[in-house]
Amino acid sequence: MSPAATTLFAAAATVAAPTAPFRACVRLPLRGGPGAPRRAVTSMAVSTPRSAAAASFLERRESERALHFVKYQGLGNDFIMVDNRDSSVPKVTPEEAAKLCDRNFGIGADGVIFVMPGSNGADYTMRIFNSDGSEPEMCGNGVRCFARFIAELENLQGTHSFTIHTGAGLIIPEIQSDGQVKVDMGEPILSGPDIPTKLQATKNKAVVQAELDVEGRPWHVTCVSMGNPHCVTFGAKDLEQVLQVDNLKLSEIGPKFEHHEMFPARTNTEYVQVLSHSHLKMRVWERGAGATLACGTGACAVVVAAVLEGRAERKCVVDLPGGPLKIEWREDDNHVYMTGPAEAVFYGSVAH
Ligand SMILES: N[C@@H](CCC[C@H](N)C(=O)O)C(=O)O
Repeated sequence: MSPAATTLFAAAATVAAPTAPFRACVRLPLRGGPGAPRRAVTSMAVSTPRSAAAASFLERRESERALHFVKYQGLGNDFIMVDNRDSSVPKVTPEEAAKLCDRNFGIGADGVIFVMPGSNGADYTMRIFNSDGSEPEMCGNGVRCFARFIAELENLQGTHSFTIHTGAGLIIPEIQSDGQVKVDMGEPILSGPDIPTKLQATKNKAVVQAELDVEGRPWHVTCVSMGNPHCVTFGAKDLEQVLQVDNLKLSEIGPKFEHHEMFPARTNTEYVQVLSHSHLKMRVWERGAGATLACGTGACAVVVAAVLEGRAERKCVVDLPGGPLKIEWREDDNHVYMTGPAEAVFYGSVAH
């Protein structure tokens, strides 16, 4: 990206219906950072139907020296989706991704996701950078957005299933007739060193209700990897009542778990309240992204942890700040299945 080409722009913003995506028209520095000059939104028109915005994106994507993207969200966990099907090298660097994700000086997102050519026999490959530029192995909400983005790029209607190679292995999303995406998230990993955590196993080689000292306060945690590491807690050891997740000061406590010495690759942390045996409520502090409105791999890890701790059944609804996900940890194949929404919210271009 040349220094002269450091603005993000598109021609006009269009909105058709409350749920329809729009094309944003903004100019802002990509490389310049907080100190660089900013320019305001230049125009906005309301009326073009959603299909026109999508068609325009698809037509223009090869025509300019610009990086075209679609912003998608899954329960408010939002991603800049990049059509990277022509190359196995991501079109933006981790540093550029961090700038694009900045909510004040960039587009604003929890991560950047690249749709890449298939590898290891899969139809596609998914790579993702967190909003801090780090690269996780997997993203549950992201993979639902990925499936819907492929359907848009390939002009597919109705139900479809894809195989996707990720850092967590093969993931299989299926677009359902109602537009929701059901994802086979594979098997949870429970062995401490593989998660990874330095906490000792407590139950059948798994780290279940282990004690984690967080600045002098002992918490009970269960560790699960869904390809990426998760630390699930239903509360501190000294907590007399059920954890009230709405009362948590997430931005204070979250980073202490994320960077705890017991998690050599850092960790995502889920704070969970049991509403019933099949209904859980959680808040999440994500590795590399902080507090987000939802985390798909996190919701899967929460159900696995709740089952291991004897708190819930294998099929649960998990309420996240951005909405509910349906999660099932099946006994027959040991796979976790996640079902939830994903939608395009706007189209844009960044000079490249
Ligand atoms: N929001 C995602 C998880 C994204 C990756 C995570 N921050 C990590 O570093 O592991 C999800 O929906 O799973």
